[in-house]
Amino acid sequence: MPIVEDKLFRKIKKLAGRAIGDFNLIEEGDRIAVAVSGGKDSWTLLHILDSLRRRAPVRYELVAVNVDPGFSGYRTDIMEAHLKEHGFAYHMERTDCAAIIREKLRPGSSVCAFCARLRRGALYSVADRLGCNKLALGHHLDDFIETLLLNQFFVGTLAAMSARLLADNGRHTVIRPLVYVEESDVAAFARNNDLPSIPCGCPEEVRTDLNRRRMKQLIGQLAQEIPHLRSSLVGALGNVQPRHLLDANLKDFGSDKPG
Ligand SMILES: Nc1ncnc2c1ncn2[C@@H]1O[C@H](COP(=O)(O)OP(=O)(O)OP(=O)(O)O)[C@@H](O)[C@H]1O
Repeated sequence: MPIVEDKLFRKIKKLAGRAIGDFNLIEEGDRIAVAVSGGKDSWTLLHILDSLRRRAPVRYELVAVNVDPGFSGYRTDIMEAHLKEHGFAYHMERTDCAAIIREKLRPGSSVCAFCARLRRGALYSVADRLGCNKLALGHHLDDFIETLLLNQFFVGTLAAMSARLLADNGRHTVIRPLVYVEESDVAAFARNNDLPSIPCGCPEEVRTDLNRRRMKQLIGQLAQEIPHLRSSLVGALGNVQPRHLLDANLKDFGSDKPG
């Protein structure tokens, strides 16, 4: 089924285009590995980047990349059928993350966080093999602000995610073009276009990320009273005032007396 190029599609495309411009996410000659999980966010990302590419002033290539962690029941066949149907270049990487998790996970630590770390390593290595200089992830505006609150509530740091970040290995640039797109729009886009929703097959999936769900609920409740809450929170990430914070690395707390 072709993607419906309606008002919502144009809205998401415009917001992704704005993020690409604001944070210099895509440059001439880029070869971008688009990480697709089979969920709504990364499907949306892939379709939007593909549509933007057709009329972009710069030339860039996309390769959809999936990492199969190896949990039974992960329907990568459905994913492949969708990628083929839409004519995407793609690569499916089968890994043994599930076995590593079973063997190495420390009691009490999060399966999702451990899995995400292993997956990220696999994505970098596939990106290298495919000659991709960038890795695009499907995080959207709500992911950014939930992370911002999670870090403040549970970690004690003022941080969220970056829309563009050079990976620790110094070789890949991670980009997040959906930073300005709200989850509700992504969900509606996926619904309208019947994008397949493929769970990763992990038996722990439903039980994890409880705190993130609490942040999502909290933001949802507050947004009923404060309609611009989401855009204000994401706006705050781009409007930092170090003079009004307490970080001695950002501000000199020495004497103000002259001499
Ligand atoms: N198995 C995977 N293979 C490739 N990329 C993945 C995989 N799982 C997650 N990703 C990438 O990491 C991003 C964030 O992953 P997360 O697990 O938080 O998924 P999510 O927010 O539910 O997104 P989605 O709806 O795309 O699954 C995804 O949007 C996708 O780009």
